Amino acid sequence: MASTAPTTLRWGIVSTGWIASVFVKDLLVDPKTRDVHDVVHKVVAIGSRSVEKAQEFIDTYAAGDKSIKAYGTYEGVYSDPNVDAIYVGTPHTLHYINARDALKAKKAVLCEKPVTSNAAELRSLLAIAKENNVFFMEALWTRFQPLVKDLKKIAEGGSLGEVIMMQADLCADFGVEKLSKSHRILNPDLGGGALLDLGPYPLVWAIIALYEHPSNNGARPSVINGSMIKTPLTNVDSNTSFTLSFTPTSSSTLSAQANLTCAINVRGNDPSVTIRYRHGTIHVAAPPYCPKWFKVEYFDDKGKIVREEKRVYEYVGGGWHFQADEVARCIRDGKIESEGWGWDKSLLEMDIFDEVRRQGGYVFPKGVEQVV
Ligand SMILES: NC(=O)C1=CN([C@@H]2O[C@H](COP(=O)(O)OP(=O)(O)OC[C@H]3O[C@@H](n4cnc5c(N)ncnc54)[C@H](OP(=O)(O)O)[C@@H]3O)[C@@H](O)[C@H]2O)C=CC1
Ligand SMILES: O=C1OC[C@@H](O)[C@H](O)[C@H]1O
Repeated sequence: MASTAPTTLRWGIVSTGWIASVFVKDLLVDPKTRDVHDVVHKVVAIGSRSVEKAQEFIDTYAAGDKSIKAYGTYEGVYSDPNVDAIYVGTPHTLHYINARDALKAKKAVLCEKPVTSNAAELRSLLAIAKENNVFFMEALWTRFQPLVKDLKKIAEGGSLGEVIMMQADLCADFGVEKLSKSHRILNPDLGGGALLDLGPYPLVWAIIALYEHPSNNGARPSVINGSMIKTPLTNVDSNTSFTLSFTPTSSSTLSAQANLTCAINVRGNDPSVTIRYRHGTIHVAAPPYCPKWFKVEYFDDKGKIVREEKRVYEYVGGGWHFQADEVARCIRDGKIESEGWGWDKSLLEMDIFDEVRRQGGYVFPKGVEQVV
């Protein structure tokens, strides 16, 4: 039987920090190890503000592969004719400018979370992607973990009844007392604080469990309540809690609430996500960005657990490659938007973050937001 050759996606990487390093390591993992046979990835260019750093990155993470080009500017990557897709791994508040410039060069873009500093910047980027007919996606990698597909099948299959409440938490102890104030987690010029860095993960679970639930029919939450505590170090949020209430509309029957928390100065919970249905509960392991197991408890009429099921997941690599496979398939199929993490979800995220920052009094320093 004739086999079809896999589609190769050629990546250009913008920045050489921590996330760029783990993403590239994952791109270099053989997709067959995760039972992917239709797409493969090739790293062809690394862009940094320093060409020496770009070369050092290639030497360290790609075994000095001579076929990878090192650029001392990000523009070099945008204009490289061998690059199909650009991965933006700079700090939050630079995402807009980097993604905008890549899209204007007609390159597909996978942009780190949070996709932009605010919703206005994102709306501008989406208009540019549309105008240039190029693919754009926020790197919300969790949504593409194999666990999510299975969890959704159970959650939406009906055996657990309606979804009522959920909690999701991502706390991480960055040791802020000892951290430099210029570090991206504390620096307001780089969008520091818990909400923008950690908030996407509790939120992605609310989007998976509630927003995407068939009974919600794509409705947005009717009420968003947010509360922030700021660190006196730099006045960015150290702890943030936000609640989303989904209430029935003319086209949706969902009546459910998500309680979401994040903090930069305390360690997280395990399990980190609890989704509560009329007839059972789903618990998702920590960390919520790449959980390796989930557990389902089924209740009888009195709330007693009558059955439990646990599913465990293992794969080679860090888990960032699943989103890369999605990008490759979308581009191969001529799409400019992913169905799994579409533009509507990034827009909902940024609208919620704008509102939580408004309620919490988190204002970016002047000049940080490129579009207001
Ligand atoms: N999906 C995930 O699991 C994760 C996502 N992230 C996201 O990735 C982004 C980057 O985080 P992370 O890799 O931890 O950050 P790092 O500080 O480790 O790296 C950021 C890189 O961006 C480049 N850069 C360009 N301008 C600046 C600037 N003014 N200040 C600092 N760096 C700059 C630098 O590369 P160069 O000098 O080569 O140009 C730097 O190495 C964030 O938006 C974060 O939310 C982070 C961690 C995990
Ligand atoms: O995306 C992320 O996931 C893990 C966190 O520790 C990190 O700060 C964040 O950017």
